[in-house]
Amino acid sequence: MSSSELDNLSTQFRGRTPLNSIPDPSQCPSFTSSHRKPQTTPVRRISNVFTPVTGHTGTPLINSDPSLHFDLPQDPSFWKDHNVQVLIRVRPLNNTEKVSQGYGRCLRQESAHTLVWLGHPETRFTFDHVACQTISQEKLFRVAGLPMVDNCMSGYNSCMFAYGQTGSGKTYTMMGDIGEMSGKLSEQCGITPRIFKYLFTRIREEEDKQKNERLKYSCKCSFLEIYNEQITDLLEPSSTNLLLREDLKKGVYVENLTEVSVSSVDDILRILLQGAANRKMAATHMNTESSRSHSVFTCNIESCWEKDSMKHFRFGRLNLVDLAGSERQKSSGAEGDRLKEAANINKSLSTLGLVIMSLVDLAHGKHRHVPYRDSRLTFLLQDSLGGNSKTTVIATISPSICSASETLSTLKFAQRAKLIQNNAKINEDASGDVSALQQQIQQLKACNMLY
Ligand SMILES: Nc1ncnc2c1ncn2[C@@H]1O[C@H](COP(=O)(O)OP(=O)(O)OP(=O)(O)O)[C@@H](O)[C@H]1O
Repeated sequence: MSSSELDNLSTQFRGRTPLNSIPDPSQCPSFTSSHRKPQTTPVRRISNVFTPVTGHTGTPLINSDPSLHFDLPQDPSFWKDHNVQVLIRVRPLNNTEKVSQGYGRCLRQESAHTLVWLGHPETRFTFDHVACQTISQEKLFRVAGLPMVDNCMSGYNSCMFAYGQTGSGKTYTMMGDIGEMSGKLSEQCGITPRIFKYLFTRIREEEDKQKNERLKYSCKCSFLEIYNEQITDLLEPSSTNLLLREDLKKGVYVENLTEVSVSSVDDILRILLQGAANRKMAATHMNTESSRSHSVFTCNIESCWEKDSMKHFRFGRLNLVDLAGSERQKSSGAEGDRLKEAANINKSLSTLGLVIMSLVDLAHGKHRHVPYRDSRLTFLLQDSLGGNSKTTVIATISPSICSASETLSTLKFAQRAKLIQNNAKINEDASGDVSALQQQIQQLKACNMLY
Protein backbone atom coordinates (compact mmCIF):
# COMPACT_ATOMS: atom_id res chain seq x y z
CA MET A 1 0.00 0.00 0.00
CA SER A 2 1.43 3.41 -0.87
CA SER A 3 1.89 5.96 1.92
CA SER A 4 -0.73 8.28 0.43
CA GLU A 5 -3.26 5.44 0.41
CA LEU A 6 -2.39 4.64 4.00
CA ASP A 7 -2.85 8.31 4.95
CA ASN A 8 -6.19 8.36 3.17
CA LEU A 9 -7.30 5.28 4.95
CA SER A 10 -6.17 6.52 8.34
CA THR A 11 -8.15 9.71 7.83
CA GLN A 12 -11.17 7.70 6.82
CA PHE A 13 -11.10 5.53 9.91
CA ARG A 14 -9.15 7.58 12.49
CA GLY A 15 -10.56 7.80 16.01
CA ARG A 16 -13.49 5.47 15.41
CA THR A 17 -12.51 2.78 17.84
CA PRO A 18 -10.72 2.79 21.16
CA LEU A 19 -7.43 1.11 21.83
CA ASN A 20 -7.94 -2.31 23.11
CA SER A 21 -5.74 -4.70 25.03
CA ILE A 22 -6.25 -7.85 23.05
CA PRO A 23 -4.06 -10.90 23.41
CA ASP A 24 -1.48 -11.01 20.68
CA PRO A 25 -2.38 -13.78 18.21
CA SER A 26 1.24 -14.55 17.59
CA GLN A 27 1.42 -15.64 21.26
CA CYS A 28 -1.36 -18.16 20.76
CA PRO A 29 -0.12 -21.57 19.75
CA SER A 30 -1.95 -22.80 16.71
CA PHE A 31 -2.33 -25.76 14.47
CA THR A 32 -0.40 -23.89 11.82
CA SER A 33 2.73 -23.41 13.83
CA SER A 34 3.88 -26.89 14.63
CA HIS A 35 2.09 -29.41 12.48
CA ARG A 36 2.05 -28.17 8.94
CA LYS A 37 4.84 -28.57 6.45
CA PRO A 38 5.79 -25.25 4.81
CA GLN A 39 5.94 -26.14 1.16
CA THR A 40 7.71 -23.59 -0.90
CA THR A 41 9.46 -20.28 -0.96
CA PRO A 42 7.79 -17.35 0.77
CA VAL A 43 5.49 -15.16 -1.25
CA ARG A 44 5.96 -11.43 -1.04
CA ARG A 45 2.56 -9.84 -0.81
CA ILE A 46 1.90 -6.13 -0.76
CA SER A 47 -1.38 -5.07 0.76
CA ASN A 48 -3.57 -2.48 -0.91
CA VAL A 49 -6.99 -2.03 0.61
CA PHE A 50 -8.40 -0.09 -2.30
CA THR A 51 -7.72 -2.77 -4.87
CA PRO A 52 -10.77 -5.00 -5.22
CA VAL A 53 -10.20 -8.68 -4.60
CA THR A 54 -9.90 -10.08 -8.11
CA GLY A 55 -10.40 -13.45 -9.72
CA HIS A 56 -8.15 -15.11 -12.29
CA THR A 57 -9.46 -12.95 -15.09
CA GLY A 58 -9.21 -9.76 -13.09
CA THR A 59 -12.96 -9.66 -12.37
CA PRO A 60 -14.00 -8.85 -8.81
CA LEU A 61 -13.91 -11.98 -6.70
CA ILE A 62 -16.77 -10.85 -4.54
CA ASN A 63 -19.05 -8.52 -6.39
CA SER A 64 -19.39 -5.31 -4.44
CA ASP A 65 -22.22 -3.97 -6.58
CA PRO A 66 -24.65 -2.41 -4.05
CA SER A 67 -27.63 -3.90 -5.89
CA LEU A 68 -26.38 -7.31 -4.78
CA HIS A 69 -26.35 -6.24 -1.20
CA PHE A 70 -29.64 -7.67 0.03
CA ASP A 71 -31.40 -6.60 3.18
CA LEU A 72 -32.13 -9.66 5.25
CA PRO A 73 -35.74 -10.29 6.29
CA GLN A 74 -36.79 -9.13 9.76
CA ASP A 75 -39.12 -12.12 10.24
CA PRO A 76 -37.80 -14.07 13.28
CA SER A 77 -38.61 -17.42 11.60
CA PHE A 78 -36.08 -16.56 8.89
CA TRP A 79 -33.39 -16.64 11.55
CA LYS A 80 -34.78 -19.54 13.53
CA ASP A 81 -35.68 -22.18 10.96
CA HIS A 82 -33.18 -21.48 8.27
CA ASN A 83 -30.92 -24.34 7.22
CA VAL A 84 -27.96 -22.01 6.73
CA GLN A 85 -26.47 -20.43 9.82
CA VAL A 86 -23.92 -17.65 9.43
CA LEU A 87 -21.43 -16.74 12.10
CA ILE A 88 -18.75 -14.05 11.92
CA ARG A 89 -15.54 -14.45 13.88
CA VAL A 90 -13.45 -11.34 14.37
CA ARG A 91 -9.84 -12.16 15.16
CA PRO A 92 -7.61 -9.97 17.35
CA LEU A 93 -5.27 -7.48 15.67
CA ASN A 94 -1.88 -8.99 15.02
CA ASN A 95 1.45 -7.28 15.72
CA THR A 96 1.90 -6.02 12.17
CA GLU A 97 -1.53 -4.42 12.18
CA LYS A 98 -0.94 -2.82 15.57
CA VAL A 99 2.37 -1.35 14.45
CA SER A 100 1.40 -0.24 10.95
CA GLN A 101 -1.99 1.22 11.81
CA GLY A 102 -1.77 2.05 15.51
CA TYR A 103 -4.67 -0.24 16.39
CA GLY A 104 -6.95 1.37 13.76
CA ARG A 105 -10.08 -0.66 13.15
CA CYS A 106 -12.64 -0.90 10.40
CA LEU A 107 -15.38 -2.46 12.56
CA ARG A 108 -17.55 -1.84 15.56
CA GLN A 109 -19.53 -4.66 17.14
CA GLU A 110 -22.98 -3.49 18.22
CA SER A 111 -24.47 -6.67 19.61
CA ALA A 112 -24.17 -10.46 19.53
CA HIS A 113 -25.71 -10.28 16.05
CA THR A 114 -24.69 -6.95 14.59
CA LEU A 115 -21.49 -5.45 13.22
CA VAL A 116 -20.93 -2.03 11.73
CA TRP A 117 -18.32 -1.61 9.00
CA LEU A 118 -16.91 1.86 9.56
CA GLY A 119 -16.05 2.85 6.00
CA HIS A 120 -17.97 5.15 3.67
CA PRO A 121 -20.85 4.63 3.85
CA GLU A 122 -21.03 3.02 7.29
CA THR A 123 -22.75 -0.32 6.79
CA ARG A 124 -24.58 -2.42 9.36
CA PHE A 125 -24.68 -6.21 8.99
CA THR A 126 -26.81 -8.69 10.92
CA PHE A 127 -25.92 -12.37 11.29
CA ASP A 128 -26.97 -15.35 13.37
CA HIS A 129 -23.96 -14.72 15.60
CA VAL A 130 -21.04 -12.34 15.78
CA ALA A 131 -18.16 -13.80 17.80
CA CYS A 132 -15.93 -11.09 19.20
CA GLN A 133 -12.15 -11.36 19.24
CA THR A 134 -12.02 -12.64 22.82
CA ILE A 135 -14.35 -15.60 22.30
CA SER A 136 -12.72 -18.84 23.39
CA GLN A 137 -12.38 -21.85 21.11
CA GLU A 138 -14.67 -23.81 23.46
CA LYS A 139 -17.41 -21.19 23.39
CA LEU A 140 -17.27 -20.99 19.62
CA PHE A 141 -17.62 -24.76 19.45
CA ARG A 142 -20.68 -24.60 21.72
CA VAL A 143 -22.34 -22.03 19.49
CA ALA A 144 -21.48 -23.49 16.09
CA GLY A 145 -20.12 -27.04 16.40
CA LEU A 146 -22.29 -28.70 19.00
CA PRO A 147 -25.61 -28.34 17.09
CA MET A 148 -23.97 -29.93 14.03
CA VAL A 149 -23.17 -33.08 15.98
CA ASP A 150 -26.75 -33.39 17.20
CA ASN A 151 -27.99 -32.86 13.63
CA CYS A 152 -25.69 -35.52 12.18
CA MET A 153 -26.62 -38.04 14.84
CA SER A 154 -30.27 -37.46 13.93
CA GLY A 155 -29.52 -38.28 10.28
CA TYR A 156 -29.05 -34.82 8.76
CA ASN A 157 -26.12 -33.99 6.53
CA SER A 158 -24.23 -31.07 8.02
CA CYS A 159 -21.48 -28.87 6.66
CA MET A 160 -19.32 -26.13 8.09
CA PHE A 161 -17.30 -23.76 5.87
CA ALA A 162 -14.63 -21.38 7.09
CA TYR A 163 -14.41 -18.51 4.59
CA GLY A 164 -12.26 -15.40 4.77
CA GLN A 165 -9.26 -13.44 3.68
CA THR A 166 -5.86 -15.09 3.98
CA GLY A 167 -4.57 -14.82 7.57
CA SER A 168 -8.01 -14.07 9.04
CA GLY A 169 -8.19 -17.21 11.20
CA LYS A 170 -9.91 -19.99 9.20
CA THR A 171 -7.44 -22.74 10.11
CA TYR A 172 -7.20 -21.44 13.69
CA THR A 173 -10.98 -21.74 13.91
CA MET A 174 -11.35 -25.15 12.25
CA MET A 175 -8.23 -26.84 13.64
CA GLY A 176 -6.36 -24.56 16.06
CA ASP A 177 -3.66 -26.20 18.13
CA ILE A 178 -4.54 -29.87 18.07
CA GLY A 179 -1.73 -30.74 20.48
CA GLU A 180 -0.63 -34.28 21.12
CA MET A 181 -2.60 -37.52 21.01
CA SER A 182 -3.64 -38.21 24.57
CA GLY A 183 -7.41 -37.98 24.35
CA LYS A 184 -7.06 -34.58 26.03
CA LEU A 185 -7.57 -31.50 23.91
CA SER A 186 -5.54 -28.33 24.24
CA GLU A 187 -7.35 -25.12 25.15
CA GLN A 188 -6.45 -23.63 21.78
CA CYS A 189 -7.70 -26.53 19.71
CA GLY A 190 -10.32 -25.65 17.16
CA ILE A 191 -13.80 -26.78 16.27
CA THR A 192 -12.95 -30.03 14.44
CA PRO A 193 -11.34 -31.96 17.32
CA ARG A 194 -13.98 -30.59 19.73
CA ILE A 195 -16.77 -31.80 17.48
CA PHE A 196 -15.41 -35.33 17.56
CA LYS A 197 -14.80 -35.33 21.28
CA TYR A 198 -18.45 -34.43 21.78
CA LEU A 199 -19.62 -36.84 19.05
CA PHE A 200 -17.99 -39.87 20.64
CA THR A 201 -19.34 -38.95 24.09
CA ARG A 202 -22.86 -38.60 22.66
CA ILE A 203 -22.54 -41.89 20.76
CA ARG A 204 -21.64 -43.73 23.97
CA GLU A 205 -24.59 -42.12 25.80
CA GLU A 206 -27.08 -42.98 23.06
CA GLU A 207 -25.86 -46.57 22.61
CA ASP A 208 -26.18 -47.02 26.36
CA LYS A 209 -29.68 -45.57 26.43
CA GLN A 210 -30.93 -47.73 23.59
CA LYS A 211 -29.21 -51.00 24.44
CA ASN A 212 -32.51 -52.88 24.06
CA GLU A 213 -32.77 -51.83 20.45
CA ARG A 214 -29.11 -52.69 19.86
CA LEU A 215 -28.32 -49.19 18.67
CA LYS A 216 -24.85 -49.03 17.12
CA TYR A 217 -23.04 -46.14 15.46
CA SER A 218 -20.16 -46.37 13.03
CA CYS A 219 -18.05 -43.45 11.78
CA LYS A 220 -15.76 -43.33 8.75
CA CYS A 221 -13.56 -40.36 7.93
CA SER A 222 -11.72 -39.05 4.90
CA PHE A 223 -9.54 -35.99 4.41
CA LEU A 224 -8.81 -34.37 1.04
CA GLU A 225 -7.48 -31.18 -0.41
CA ILE A 226 -8.32 -29.37 -3.61
CA TYR A 227 -5.21 -27.70 -4.94
CA ASN A 228 -4.99 -26.14 -8.39
CA GLU A 229 -8.33 -27.82 -9.20
CA GLN A 230 -6.92 -31.26 -8.41
CA ILE A 231 -8.17 -33.48 -5.62
CA THR A 232 -5.53 -35.19 -3.47
CA ASP A 233 -6.14 -37.74 -0.72
CA LEU A 234 -4.45 -36.24 2.35
CA LEU A 235 -4.38 -39.67 3.98
CA GLU A 236 -2.68 -41.23 0.95
CA PRO A 237 -0.88 -38.33 -0.78
CA SER A 238 0.29 -40.48 -3.68
CA SER A 239 -3.39 -40.61 -4.69
CA THR A 240 -3.66 -37.39 -6.67
CA ASN A 241 -6.02 -36.10 -9.33
CA LEU A 242 -8.93 -38.12 -7.95
CA LEU A 243 -12.21 -38.02 -9.81
CA LEU A 244 -15.61 -36.85 -8.68
CA ARG A 245 -18.52 -39.19 -9.34
CA GLU A 246 -22.23 -38.85 -8.87
CA ASP A 247 -24.48 -41.59 -7.61
CA LEU A 248 -28.22 -41.54 -6.89
CA LYS A 249 -27.79 -42.97 -3.41
CA LYS A 250 -24.43 -41.53 -2.35
CA GLY A 251 -24.72 -38.17 -4.10
CA VAL A 252 -21.40 -36.66 -5.23
CA TYR A 253 -18.35 -38.55 -3.96
CA VAL A 254 -14.63 -38.87 -4.63
CA GLU A 255 -13.60 -42.11 -6.28
CA ASN A 256 -10.89 -44.15 -4.51
CA LEU A 257 -10.65 -41.82 -1.52
CA THR A 258 -9.29 -43.46 1.64
CA GLU A 259 -11.91 -43.92 4.36
CA VAL A 260 -10.81 -44.74 7.89
CA SER A 261 -13.03 -46.13 10.65
CA VAL A 262 -12.77 -44.03 13.79
CA SER A 263 -14.04 -44.53 17.31
CA SER A 264 -12.02 -42.19 19.54
CA VAL A 265 -10.63 -38.65 19.64
CA ASP A 266 -7.12 -40.07 19.27
CA ASP A 267 -8.15 -41.70 15.98
CA ILE A 268 -9.29 -38.28 14.79
CA LEU A 269 -6.16 -36.46 15.98
CA ARG A 270 -4.00 -39.02 14.18
CA ILE A 271 -5.85 -38.40 10.91
CA LEU A 272 -5.79 -34.62 11.34
CA LEU A 273 -2.05 -34.60 12.00
CA GLN A 274 -1.36 -36.90 9.08
CA GLY A 275 -3.53 -34.89 6.69
CA ALA A 276 -2.24 -31.53 7.87
CA ALA A 277 1.37 -32.59 7.32
CA ASN A 278 0.50 -33.26 3.68
CA ARG A 279 -1.42 -30.06 3.04
CA LYS A 280 0.04 -27.48 0.63
CA MET A 281 1.37 -24.51 2.56
CA ALA A 282 3.41 -21.41 1.79
CA ALA A 283 4.32 -18.13 3.44
CA THR A 284 2.46 -15.04 2.25
CA HIS A 285 2.74 -11.44 3.29
CA MET A 286 -0.40 -11.91 5.43
CA ASN A 287 0.30 -15.32 6.91
CA THR A 288 3.61 -17.12 7.33
CA GLU A 289 1.84 -20.48 7.08
CA SER A 290 -0.91 -19.92 4.59
CA SER A 291 -3.02 -22.82 3.35
CA ARG A 292 -2.83 -22.79 -0.43
CA SER A 293 -5.57 -25.37 -0.87
CA HIS A 294 -9.13 -26.05 0.24
CA SER A 295 -9.36 -28.92 2.70
CA VAL A 296 -12.43 -31.06 3.28
CA PHE A 297 -12.62 -33.35 6.31
CA THR A 298 -15.61 -35.68 6.03
CA CYS A 299 -17.14 -38.07 8.50
CA ASN A 300 -19.96 -40.42 7.52
CA ILE A 301 -21.94 -41.29 10.62
CA GLU A 302 -24.20 -44.31 10.32
CA SER A 303 -26.49 -45.71 12.97
CA CYS A 304 -28.41 -48.94 12.99
CA TRP A 305 -31.01 -50.32 15.44
CA GLU A 306 -33.69 -52.95 15.60
CA LYS A 307 -37.35 -52.42 16.38
CA ASP A 308 -40.39 -54.65 15.72
CA SER A 309 -38.21 -57.12 13.81
CA MET A 310 -37.15 -54.36 11.47
CA LYS A 311 -33.63 -53.02 10.99
CA HIS A 312 -33.46 -49.23 10.85
CA PHE A 313 -30.58 -47.18 9.45
CA ARG A 314 -29.71 -43.51 9.60
CA PHE A 315 -26.89 -41.70 7.83
CA GLY A 316 -25.47 -38.25 8.35
CA ARG A 317 -22.53 -36.79 6.48
CA LEU A 318 -20.44 -34.18 8.27
CA ASN A 319 -18.23 -31.96 6.09
CA LEU A 320 -15.74 -29.61 7.70
CA VAL A 321 -14.22 -27.30 5.13
CA ASP A 322 -11.24 -24.99 5.56
CA LEU A 323 -11.12 -22.87 2.42
CA ALA A 324 -7.95 -21.34 1.04
CA GLY A 325 -7.84 -17.63 1.78
CA SER A 326 -9.15 -15.08 -0.68
CA GLU A 327 -6.35 -12.76 -1.72
CA ARG A 328 -5.50 -10.03 -4.18
CA GLN A 329 -3.10 -11.52 -6.65
CA LYS A 330 -2.56 -8.28 -8.57
CA SER A 331 -0.57 -6.75 -5.76
CA SER A 332 0.81 -9.97 -4.32
CA GLY A 333 3.95 -10.00 -6.39
CA ALA A 334 3.38 -13.75 -6.82
CA GLU A 335 5.10 -15.40 -9.77
CA GLY A 336 5.28 -18.86 -11.33
CA ASP A 337 3.69 -21.58 -9.19
CA ARG A 338 2.46 -19.08 -6.58
CA LEU A 339 0.65 -17.11 -9.26
CA LYS A 340 -1.01 -20.23 -10.68
CA GLU A 341 -1.99 -21.21 -7.13
CA ALA A 342 -3.51 -17.80 -6.38
CA ALA A 343 -5.40 -17.81 -9.69
CA ASN A 344 -6.88 -21.24 -8.91
CA ILE A 345 -7.79 -20.26 -5.35
CA ASN A 346 -9.54 -17.15 -6.65
CA LYS A 347 -11.22 -19.05 -9.46
CA SER A 348 -12.80 -21.62 -7.16
CA LEU A 349 -13.78 -18.94 -4.62
CA SER A 350 -15.34 -16.83 -7.34
CA THR A 351 -17.30 -19.91 -8.53
CA LEU A 352 -18.42 -20.38 -4.93
CA GLY A 353 -19.56 -16.74 -4.93
CA LEU A 354 -21.44 -17.26 -8.22
CA VAL A 355 -23.09 -20.45 -6.97
CA ILE A 356 -24.28 -18.58 -3.89
CA MET A 357 -25.60 -15.67 -5.97
CA SER A 358 -27.50 -18.07 -8.24
CA LEU A 359 -28.95 -19.88 -5.23
CA VAL A 360 -30.09 -16.58 -3.74
CA ASP A 361 -31.79 -15.73 -7.04
CA LEU A 362 -33.47 -19.14 -7.01
CA ALA A 363 -34.65 -18.51 -3.46
CA HIS A 364 -36.19 -15.28 -4.77
CA GLY A 365 -38.14 -17.22 -7.41
CA LYS A 366 -35.89 -16.43 -10.38
CA HIS A 367 -34.82 -19.11 -12.85
CA ARG A 368 -31.09 -19.61 -12.69
CA HIS A 369 -28.53 -22.19 -13.71
CA VAL A 370 -26.35 -22.94 -10.68
CA PRO A 371 -22.77 -23.44 -11.90
CA TYR A 372 -21.83 -26.17 -9.42
CA ARG A 373 -19.73 -27.97 -12.02
CA ASP A 374 -17.50 -24.99 -12.72
CA SER A 375 -15.16 -25.91 -9.87
CA ARG A 376 -14.27 -29.10 -8.01
CA LEU A 377 -15.08 -27.42 -4.71
CA THR A 378 -18.66 -26.46 -5.56
CA PHE A 379 -19.32 -29.74 -7.37
CA LEU A 380 -18.15 -31.76 -4.37
CA LEU A 381 -20.12 -29.65 -1.91
CA GLN A 382 -23.25 -29.11 -3.95
CA ASP A 383 -25.45 -30.83 -1.35
CA SER A 384 -24.22 -28.39 1.27
CA LEU A 385 -25.11 -25.42 -0.93
CA GLY A 386 -28.82 -25.33 -1.60
CA GLY A 387 -29.27 -29.10 -1.14
CA ASN A 388 -29.89 -31.72 1.50
CA SER A 389 -27.79 -30.29 4.32
CA LYS A 390 -27.76 -28.07 7.35
CA THR A 391 -24.92 -25.69 6.68
CA THR A 392 -22.95 -23.29 8.86
CA VAL A 393 -20.73 -20.63 7.35
CA ILE A 394 -18.06 -19.17 9.62
CA ALA A 395 -16.71 -16.03 8.03
CA THR A 396 -13.43 -14.96 9.62
CA ILE A 397 -12.37 -11.34 9.44
CA SER A 398 -9.63 -9.02 10.58
CA PRO A 399 -10.78 -5.85 12.36
CA SER A 400 -7.80 -3.84 11.09
CA ILE A 401 -8.25 -0.91 8.74
CA CYS A 402 -5.48 -2.47 6.64
CA SER A 403 -7.98 -5.16 5.68
CA ALA A 404 -11.05 -2.93 5.38
CA SER A 405 -11.97 -3.84 1.82
CA GLU A 406 -11.43 -7.60 2.27
CA THR A 407 -13.45 -7.49 5.47
CA LEU A 408 -16.29 -5.73 3.66
CA SER A 409 -16.15 -8.34 0.87
CA THR A 410 -16.29 -11.16 3.41
CA LEU A 411 -19.24 -9.58 5.23
CA LYS A 412 -21.14 -9.23 1.95
CA PHE A 413 -20.35 -12.82 1.02
CA ALA A 414 -21.61 -13.98 4.42
CA GLN A 415 -24.77 -11.94 4.12
CA ARG A 416 -25.55 -13.46 0.74
CA ALA A 417 -24.86 -16.97 2.07
CA LYS A 418 -27.56 -16.41 4.69
CA LEU A 419 -30.13 -16.14 1.91
CA ILE A 420 -29.51 -19.64 0.54
CA GLN A 421 -32.38 -22.02 1.13
CA ASN A 422 -31.31 -25.58 1.82
CA ASN A 423 -33.66 -28.49 2.09
CA ALA A 424 -32.31 -30.77 4.80
CA LYS A 425 -34.00 -34.15 5.25
CA ILE A 426 -33.35 -37.01 7.62
CA ASN A 427 -31.55 -39.79 5.70
CA GLU A 428 -33.06 -43.05 6.87
CA ASP A 429 -33.90 -46.48 5.66
CA ALA A 430 -35.43 -49.64 7.06
CA SER A 431 -35.41 -53.27 6.09
CA GLY A 432 -37.05 -56.42 7.40
CA ASP A 433 -38.29 -59.85 6.40
CA VAL A 434 -41.82 -60.48 5.05
CA SER A 435 -43.29 -61.33 8.43
CA ALA A 436 -41.87 -58.15 9.95
CA LEU A 437 -43.37 -56.08 7.14
CA GLN A 438 -46.75 -57.84 7.56
CA GLN A 439 -46.60 -57.14 11.27
CA GLN A 440 -46.01 -53.46 10.52
CA ILE A 441 -48.98 -53.35 8.14
CA GLN A 442 -51.17 -54.83 10.88
CA GLN A 443 -49.96 -52.24 13.35
CA LEU A 444 -50.61 -49.37 10.95
CA LYS A 445 -54.07 -50.74 10.21
CA ALA A 446 -54.77 -50.95 13.90
CA CYS A 447 -53.80 -47.31 14.26
CA ASN A 448 -56.14 -46.41 11.39
CA MET A 449 -53.21 -45.12 9.43
CA LEU A 450 -53.63 -47.52 6.53
CA TYR A 451 -56.87 -48.54 4.84
N1 LIG B 1 -9.23 -15.72 16.89
C1 LIG B 1 -7.89 -15.79 16.96
N2 LIG B 1 -7.27 -15.68 18.14
C2 LIG B 1 -5.93 -15.77 18.23
N3 LIG B 1 -5.11 -15.95 17.16
C3 LIG B 1 -5.67 -16.06 15.96
C4 LIG B 1 -7.08 -15.98 15.78
N4 LIG B 1 -7.35 -16.12 14.49
C5 LIG B 1 -6.17 -16.28 13.87
N5 LIG B 1 -5.16 -16.24 14.75
C6 LIG B 1 -3.72 -16.33 14.40
O1 LIG B 1 -3.52 -15.64 13.17
C7 LIG B 1 -2.64 -16.35 12.30
C8 LIG B 1 -3.30 -16.66 10.96
O2 LIG B 1 -4.40 -17.53 11.20
P1 LIG B 1 -4.78 -18.75 10.23
O3 LIG B 1 -3.57 -19.48 9.76
O4 LIG B 1 -5.84 -19.51 10.91
O5 LIG B 1 -5.37 -17.92 9.00
P2 LIG B 1 -6.10 -18.49 7.69
O6 LIG B 1 -7.33 -17.68 7.52
O7 LIG B 1 -6.26 -19.96 7.79
O8 LIG B 1 -5.08 -18.08 6.57
P3 LIG B 1 -4.79 -18.76 5.13
O9 LIG B 1 -5.99 -18.60 4.31
O10 LIG B 1 -3.63 -17.95 4.61
O11 LIG B 1 -4.42 -20.19 5.40
C9 LIG B 1 -2.23 -17.62 13.07
O12 LIG B 1 -0.99 -17.36 13.68
C10 LIG B 1 -3.31 -17.79 14.10
O13 LIG B 1 -2.84 -18.43 15.26
